[in-house]
Amino acid sequence: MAAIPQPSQSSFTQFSRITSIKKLAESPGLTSVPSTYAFTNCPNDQAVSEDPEDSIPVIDFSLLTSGTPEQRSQVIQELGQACKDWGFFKVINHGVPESLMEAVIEGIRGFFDLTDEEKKEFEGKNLMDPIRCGTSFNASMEKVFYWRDYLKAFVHPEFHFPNKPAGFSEFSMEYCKRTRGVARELLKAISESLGLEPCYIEKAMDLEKGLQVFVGNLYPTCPQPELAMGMPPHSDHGLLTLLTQNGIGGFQLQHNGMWVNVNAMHNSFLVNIADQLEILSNGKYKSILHRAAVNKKATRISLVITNGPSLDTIVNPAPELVNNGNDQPAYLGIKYKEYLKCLRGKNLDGKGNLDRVRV
Ligand SMILES: O=C(O)CCC(=O)C(=O)O
Ligand SMILES: [Fe+2]
Repeated sequence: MAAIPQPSQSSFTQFSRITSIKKLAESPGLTSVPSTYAFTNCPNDQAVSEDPEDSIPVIDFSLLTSGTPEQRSQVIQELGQACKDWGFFKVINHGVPESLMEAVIEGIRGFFDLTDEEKKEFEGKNLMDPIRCGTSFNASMEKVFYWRDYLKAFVHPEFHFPNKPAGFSEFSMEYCKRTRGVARELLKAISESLGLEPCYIEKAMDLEKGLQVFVGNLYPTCPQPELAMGMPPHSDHGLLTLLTQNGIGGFQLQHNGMWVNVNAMHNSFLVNIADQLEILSNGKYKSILHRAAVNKKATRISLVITNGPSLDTIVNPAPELVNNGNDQPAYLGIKYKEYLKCLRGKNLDGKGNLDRVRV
């Protein structure tokens, strides 16, 4: 059989607009990454901490909802500590059925297996289009691409979702509803951990109409994982992000200046503080930098749910957290919709978007 030529940078970029890394990764005999995917100072080279992963805080969700008052206040205290020290924690006993998580992950796999023709319908053009799929992060802007395909859908306050493959939308709708419940309960406990009323965040952020975004990420196997990146270091834009994955590691978070590998425990959520919660807490809790590494052995799928304020909410530091109104707030108020618009047409860039509203 004739060898199939590997796409070089020139042939690859000349070919057409890049629509999927999956297709490239599946090219027979691919042994190196095209230069358009190779980072010269690849962040994956940076030291990854030997910190035992088991030092990451674990929150038992069931004790928040059905523990004794003492157990609940103990967990709220642990949660506050986790938010301060890590900006990140694992949530166990959350009540979302594992079979539902798995069905959604398989739905994501099935979505990326659709033909280009079928996926085209869901491409979307603008950041605020309720359904978008594509590759890298902002492929029209980037010089070097990320080894990632994605599907994004706005699932609350209105549910938008691709109608293929069969069953994907139904499972996802249920999953989004369940995870919204978990996020709300965690945000109540986080309010309390900040010394605020339990419903403070819920009310101030208008969670009844809160924007929830579903993100399915696919990271195919990569012949040179040391050169490519799944997703660069970034923080998330909402209040709280819930992530789960298909049993394949790759999520890394920054802690004390070092990158820490996080392999999800069975049937748990990886939860991180996002930018709007940093603003609201006046920097008491910080959004964390995280990234996705790729690997040679197995395709990784992550299922990411971002939970944010309603689009029209102006997010301000809670006056109670600005030294009872005596100090200057550390962040300017900004409408969530505007915050998201600032991300438009940008590369993912650490916490650059948040820096714009820092006083
Ligand atoms: O796939 C991952 O591990 C990270 C994904 C992520 O950070 C995101 O989609 O915002
Ligand atoms: Fe993220």
